[in-house]
Amino acid sequence: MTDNGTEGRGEGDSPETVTNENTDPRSAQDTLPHSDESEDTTGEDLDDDLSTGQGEGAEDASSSSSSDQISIRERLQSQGSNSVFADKDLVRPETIIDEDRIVGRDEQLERVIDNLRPALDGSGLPNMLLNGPSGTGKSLIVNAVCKQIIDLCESQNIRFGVVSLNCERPNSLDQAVYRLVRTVADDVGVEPGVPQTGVSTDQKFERLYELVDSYYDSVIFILDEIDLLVGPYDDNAFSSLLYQLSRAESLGNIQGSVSVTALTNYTHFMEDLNSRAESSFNPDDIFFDDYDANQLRAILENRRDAFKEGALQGDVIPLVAAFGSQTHGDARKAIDLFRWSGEIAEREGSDVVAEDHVRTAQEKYDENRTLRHVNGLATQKKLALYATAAVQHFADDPPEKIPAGVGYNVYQFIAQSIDSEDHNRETYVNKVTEQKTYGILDYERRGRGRGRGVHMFFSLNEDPEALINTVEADSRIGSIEPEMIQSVVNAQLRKFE
Ligand SMILES: Nc1ncnc2c1ncn2[C@@H]1O[C@H](COP(=O)(O)OP(=O)(O)OP(=O)(O)O)[C@@H](O)[C@H]1O
Repeated sequence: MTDNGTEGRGEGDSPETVTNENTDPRSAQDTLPHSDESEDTTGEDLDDDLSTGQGEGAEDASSSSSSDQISIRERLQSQGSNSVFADKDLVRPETIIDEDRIVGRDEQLERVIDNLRPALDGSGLPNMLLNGPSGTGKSLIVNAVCKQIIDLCESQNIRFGVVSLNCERPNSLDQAVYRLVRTVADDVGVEPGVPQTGVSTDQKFERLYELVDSYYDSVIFILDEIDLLVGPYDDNAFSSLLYQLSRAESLGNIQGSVSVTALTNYTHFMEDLNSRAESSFNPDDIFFDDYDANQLRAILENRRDAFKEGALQGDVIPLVAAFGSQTHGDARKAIDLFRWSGEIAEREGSDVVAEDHVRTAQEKYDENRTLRHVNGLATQKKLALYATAAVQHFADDPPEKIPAGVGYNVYQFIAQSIDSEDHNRETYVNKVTEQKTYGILDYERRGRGRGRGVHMFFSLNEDPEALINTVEADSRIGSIEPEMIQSVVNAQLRKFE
């Protein structure tokens, strides 16, 4: 039924397993048909803690410790027999579903098919940018097409390589290239041939090209969450990676055809590319828009058989779809909620999933949403959001709405204090306004009276203190004295008045 050949990421966490770590609920797959990573964090479900055997008596996990205590074995067995699930993999976002379960997306599917068809006759492959909010099917569509191309190529003795990288993981260009080397090496069953440290990034690129050239006739690099590839001293590591990979074919570093396909949620991504990358990357831009409640409903209906027959009460799917469409029509969220609802039902010993289980799952999701989202942001976005929240948090007289100009000056001060590159005002504003998609804030432009121009203002939908604490816990910003930030905020607000 399903090809669950990919690893997971943090997104599969059940609501109770979310911690103050980077558990941004986004998904991707590494190389098809297998993965290259070992740090698998997915699949932690609500019932996992029942089987860990922690605490007293854990060492004697296979037998009953006393007559009135239910053994771990019995609990495991009873959990299985009570399960509301028939095929739980179908409601894990990382599972690559069969194409007959894909709902809509005909236009995007067509474009990706047209672009990758040349792999079948060895002609040139274009670069692509798959752009759209989280959970709108970008990974699903490109991987579904690649899966078919791999099969077709195999039958014609053509070697088509699918080399995927989730750019959220590596912390530098160097690490990203090393991971690509490792992914190809694993796929073709050879040693990476370069050490992780001690050699230059150029040497790693050379090894990557050598492997690709030796083992593939054509290749697609799928770079998921491309905008998150930033290094500690290089906010533009994503540009460097796109620049190098997209030139590899024309420079003759790779003889076969190459498609560099980048996936991002960030609508202004191309504006952040440096000019070198912009001129060499040049992708076919394919947009993935939000799902509405009806589409989410259809997506869930197509996975109804994840549950045992009769285990879903009538209102469950419409309610999960309605919750899923509340933010921005994220299919991953809807699928997570669907699974969590089932897990909550199981926990309560119920053999049917009811509306109440869905509501409990949604409450737990909301509790952790902001934390997960902010933790998963790239450093520069965190910085921009932090500076904006700081205006409200540190002001002696907090403004109802945060003037973008004030936020930008605070942003510059913070970036310089921690030796981070500071971007221009437009980029700061873009990074902050993007957070509207995730419900973190709203913005508006309004005049300040005659002759005083039109200004952009932000209003936070989240507690500024919670945002500040989350970013501080996860970055160098925490090292700046709060009094310093406070005095900059108040001085800038006075200047604005
Ligand atoms: N049109 C669809 N039909 C069926 N399932 C879908 C559809 N779109 C998305 N899904 C499911 O939703 C989940 C998230 O999709 P996917 O990983 O492709 O999103 P994405 O746009 O790549 O998100 P992100 O940008 O966060 O990585 C997956 O489990 C996928 O199978």
